[in-house]
Amino acid sequence: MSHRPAVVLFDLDGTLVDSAPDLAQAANRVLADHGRPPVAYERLRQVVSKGGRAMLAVSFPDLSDEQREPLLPVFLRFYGEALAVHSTLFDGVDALLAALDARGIRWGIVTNKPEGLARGVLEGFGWRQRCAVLVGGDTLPTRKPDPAPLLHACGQLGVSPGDALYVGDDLRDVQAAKAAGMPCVAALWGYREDGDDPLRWQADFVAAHASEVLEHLP
Ligand SMILES: O=C(O)COP(=O)(O)O
Ligand SMILES: [Mg+2]
Repeated sequence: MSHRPAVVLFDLDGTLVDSAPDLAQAANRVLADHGRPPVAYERLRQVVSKGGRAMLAVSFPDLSDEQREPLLPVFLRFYGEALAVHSTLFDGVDALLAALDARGIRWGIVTNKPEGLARGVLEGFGWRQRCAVLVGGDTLPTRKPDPAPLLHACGQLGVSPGDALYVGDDLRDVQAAKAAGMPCVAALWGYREDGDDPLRWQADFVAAHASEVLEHLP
């Protein structure tokens, strides 16, 4: 492969961490609070990378966006109380990060998850010393698909976007990378709904397994 990134930036949910079990539990706690039955885990899982609002839309389809908005802080609070309990790393992620560390390639996280919650997850996985930069959905005024969070991460690390690689599992990850002028990998192991087709997102590369990301490294 021709691209030789100096740093690798990762999306969090659906790319590094299979956080769906803990996020689905938080959504179902909000439902229980409203005397409603739980929503099927597989359905909630499909929209995890689309964010908390998407999970609430699936959970409360009869409410308007406006009516659902007050549920978001409740959902995030429940999630914050148990955010690295049932979450696991996707297959090959541990080895991928170890390979980056071994090669001296810095890596970081650019997620739409609020920064404080993302920090809790990364600390839960013991990455505090290893993760070179963390940009969350509320770190800046804008978030993915806006390129600003990726550009901010590059600024923190002192590299140009063209010398980084972004790995994400959602269309907005690819859109953000393209707008930032950063090569990107669409992670096929992440979350998606039936109509989503990552092969049509025009990512520079696609990877079916985390180990394939190594093919794009020196
Ligand atoms: O919380 C979200 O909006 C999804 O998080 P992600 O950007 O790490 O996939
Ligand atoms: Mg994601």
